[in-house]
Amino acid sequence: MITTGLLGGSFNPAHGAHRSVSLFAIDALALDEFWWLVSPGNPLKAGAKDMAPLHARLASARKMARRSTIRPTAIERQLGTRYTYDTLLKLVRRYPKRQFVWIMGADNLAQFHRWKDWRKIARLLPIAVISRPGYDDDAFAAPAMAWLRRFVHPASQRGNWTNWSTPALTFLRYRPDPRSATAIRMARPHWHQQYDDRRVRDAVTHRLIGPED
Ligand SMILES: Nc1ncnc2c1ncn2[C@@H]1O[C@H](COP(=O)(O)OP(=O)(O)OP(=O)(O)O)[C@@H](O)[C@H]1O
Ligand SMILES: O=C(O)c1ccc[n+]([C@@H]2O[C@H](COP(=O)([O-])O)[C@@H](O)[C@H]2O)c1
Repeated sequence: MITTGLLGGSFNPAHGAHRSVSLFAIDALALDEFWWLVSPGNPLKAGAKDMAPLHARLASARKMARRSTIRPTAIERQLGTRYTYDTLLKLVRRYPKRQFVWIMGADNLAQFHRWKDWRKIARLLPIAVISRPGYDDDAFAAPAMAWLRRFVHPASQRGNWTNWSTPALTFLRYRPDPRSATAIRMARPHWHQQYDDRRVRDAVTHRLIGPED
């Protein structure tokens, strides 16, 4: 089995914390691969005016992942999915030789109960939640935790995650990293203009290909 971490996100734009939490998760869970799923559109952010086009967000992810083993993808565009459960179901079926783990920051756990089929997501694959400054208390008290709490594995057992039966959830403590895409957009609202060149757009669009086995 190829152990593969999945980090879904808007990446609007990708930033250093995406990279550092990913490298941390690769190490903490001894992952063979790590894919970023750059979302065509987070269902809970539909209509967000400051959402840059997918090609710009994917280009920023490629830049941020340079010289690392992280593989930025627009696999949801390929699969025609938008909801995470639909994506994960297709990935699990399409890649039977892979063992996936869903990675998310504590802010996502706080909202997890609003995701479509979130219990089914937890039944499909293990979940690792990475601490994020300002969100850890909310995550522990998250509505979804009322159900997920009984499936929590202590971080000390994380080396054994491939043997966990699902649902399974673990918390990965990480040095607080305050970086966020919101802060970047506030400082540089036009960050995506650097990717507006037609050649860049076409190059990225033509490479909207997910990892292949
Ligand atoms: N500083 C961070 N610490 C821990 N996890 C993070 C951090 N930044 C992003 N993540 C996680 O990375 C994934 C993708 O995040 P996303 O693309 O939404 O970035 P963001 O900085 O949270 O964006 P925004 O500020 O626009 O909400 C999510 O699971 C998120 O929790
Ligand atoms: O499936 C859902 O209902 C759902 C609702 C909200 C967010 N998500 C996913 O959560 C991931 C993080 O999104 P974001 O915008 O916070 O970076 C990304 O992969 C989204 O597609 C998924």
